Amino acid sequence: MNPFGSLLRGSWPVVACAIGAGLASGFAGAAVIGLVHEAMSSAPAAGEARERLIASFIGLTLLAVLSKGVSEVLLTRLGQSIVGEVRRRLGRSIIEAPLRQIEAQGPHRLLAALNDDALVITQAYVQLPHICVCAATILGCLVYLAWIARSAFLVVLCALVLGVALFRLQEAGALRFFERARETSDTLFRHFRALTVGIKELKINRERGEAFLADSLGQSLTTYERDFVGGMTRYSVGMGWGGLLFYAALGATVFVLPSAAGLSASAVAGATLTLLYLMGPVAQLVEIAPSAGRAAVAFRKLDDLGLALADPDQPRALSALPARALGSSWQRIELRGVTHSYMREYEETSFRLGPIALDFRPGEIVFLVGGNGSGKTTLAKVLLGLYAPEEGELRVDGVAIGAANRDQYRQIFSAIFADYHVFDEQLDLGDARARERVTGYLERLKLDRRVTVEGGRLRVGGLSTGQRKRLALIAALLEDRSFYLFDEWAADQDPEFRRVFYREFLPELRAQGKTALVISHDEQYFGVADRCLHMDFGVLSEIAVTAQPLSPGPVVEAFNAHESEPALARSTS
Ligand SMILES: Nc1ncnc2c1ncn2[C@@H]1O[C@H](COP(=O)(O)OP(=O)(O)OP(=O)(O)O)[C@@H](O)[C@H]1O
Repeated sequence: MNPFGSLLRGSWPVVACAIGAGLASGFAGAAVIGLVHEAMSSAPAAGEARERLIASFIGLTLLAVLSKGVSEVLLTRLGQSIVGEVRRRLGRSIIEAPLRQIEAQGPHRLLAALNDDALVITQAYVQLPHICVCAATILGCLVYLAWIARSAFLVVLCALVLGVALFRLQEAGALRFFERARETSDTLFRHFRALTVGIKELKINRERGEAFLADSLGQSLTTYERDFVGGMTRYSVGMGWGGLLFYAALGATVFVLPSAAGLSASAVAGATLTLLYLMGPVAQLVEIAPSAGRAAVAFRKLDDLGLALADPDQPRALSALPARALGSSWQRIELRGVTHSYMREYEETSFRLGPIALDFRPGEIVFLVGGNGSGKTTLAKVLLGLYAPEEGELRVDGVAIGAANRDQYRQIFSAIFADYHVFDEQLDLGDARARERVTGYLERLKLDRRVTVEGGRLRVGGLSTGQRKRLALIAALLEDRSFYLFDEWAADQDPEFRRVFYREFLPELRAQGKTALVISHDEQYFGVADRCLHMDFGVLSEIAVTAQPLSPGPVVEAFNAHESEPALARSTS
C-alpha cells in the first residue's frame, strides 16, 4: 500500500497552510519583479503614482518575507509530526512482523530503518510544500515570460527540457550510489551496536579496540562516505548541466534574440529579470531532488525488510478464538504434528523440530530438559505462537490457531526467555492488591532495597544480572497470565533463589491453576515437575519424574502432598 497520502493524514491543514503561505511568498516575489520591471521601463513616476508604486513595493516585499517565515515554521512542525508518525508505524510494523523475519534481519537493520529511513523519508515529505511553491513560481514566471517575450520563452523551454533529461541521466547513477550507501548504513549500525554492547571487551583489549575502530567501523565509515559523496557528486554534475543550459538561455536572450528575433530592449530587460528570478526556484527544486532520491531508496529498503508504513487504522482481522480462551479458563492446549525448521546459510543441513505431539492442562508444571541446541527454546517459541508451525497445528480447547487469532492466543502466556527484556517503564502496579503482592515478591526475592514502590510504579535502581532476572520474574507474575514459560530462569541465580523459585514460586503457580513450562538443567529440582520432557535434536520424549526434594520445609511439604497425585502423562512425541 502506498503510504504517501496516509502519512500526511491529519497534517493536511498544515500542508495546505504551508503551501498557501509559500505560494503567497512566491507570487509576491514574482509581483515585485513585475513592479521593478514596470518602474525601470516606464518614465519615472511622480506624485500619487509614485507613492502607489512604493506602497505596492513595500506591501509585496513584506508579504513575501512574512509568508516565507510562516511557511518555514509550518514546515518544521510538519517535519516533526511526520518523523514521529513514520517511527510509530515502523514500530508497529516491527511488532506485527513474524518473529522469524525480524530475527533473520537482525537488530542492526531495524535500528537503521528506525533512524536513517525514518529521517530520510521525512526530509522528502517536508519538501512537498517547497516543491508546490517552486513549481507554482516557475509556472508563473514562464507564463509571464511567454507574455512579454515569446522567443525567450521558447529558448528557456528548450533549455529546461534538455536540462531535465541530462539531470535524470545523472540521477540514475546517483541512486545507485545511494543504494550502496544505504546497505553500508546497515553494517554501520551493526558496528554501532557492537560498540555499545561490546564496550567492555573493546576496553579490555586495546588491540581489539584499535582494530575495531580502524577496520570494522573505520572501513564502513569510509565506504559510506565514498558512496554518499559519489551520489551527491552525480547530482552536482546534473545541477551543473542545468546551470550551464540556464546561462546559455540567458545569453541567447540578451545577445542573440534582439537581433535574431527582433526582441525589444524592454522585453529583453523583462525577460532577463524573470530569468534571474526563475533561477531561485529552479535551483531549489534541483536541490530537493537528492532528498526525493534517497527517500525512494529508503522506501525500497523498508519493502525489502518486509516493513510497510501501512496505515495503522486499517481494519484488522478479527480473532476466531472464543473470548474465554484468553483468560485462565482454557482446558487444553494441544500441539499436533507441529514442526519448525531453520534454514542455515552456508550449511547443507537445517535444524528441524518435531513433529511434536504435546498437551498442556491448567495447573501443570512441565519441565523441558535437553542439551544445548537441542531445540528447547524453539519449541517454546512455537508453543507461544511466536513461530507459526510449518506443519501440524496448535489448538486451544479444539480451536485451531492461525494467522487471524495468533496474536490473541499469545496473550495466554507470560514468558521469561534467556534473552529476556524488562520494560521497567511499564511496571505499573495499578490497584492496592497488586501493590501488596509486589511488596511481598520484592521481599521474598530480596529486591526490596533495590526496587521501591513509588506512586503506584516500581522505581528500579542499578541491578545485578541475577537481580534483574528476579525483577523479570516479578514483572511476569504481575501479568497474571494462565501459562508461564521460564527459559533457564534459574541459570544465573544463587542456590537460595533457585530454591525459592523451584520450591515456592512454581508450586504456588500450580496451586493457582496456572501452567508452567520450565526449561531447566537443574536436575536436583526435577521432582518439582508433574511431567518432564526431554528434547534431543528436535525430537521430544517424556522421561520419568523423580521426586528428591533437597531441604524439607513448609513449602516442600505442600509440594510433597501434591506429588502424591499421579503424574500427568499426556505427552508423546
Ligand atoms: N534464529 C535462528 N536461526 C537459525 N538457527 C537457529 C536460530 N535459533 C536457533 N537455531 C538453531 O536451532 C537449533 C535449536 O536451537 P534452540 O535455541 O532451540 O536450542 P536450545 O535447546 O534452546 O539450546 P540452549 O540450551 O543452548 O539454549 C540450534 O542448532 C540452533 O543453532
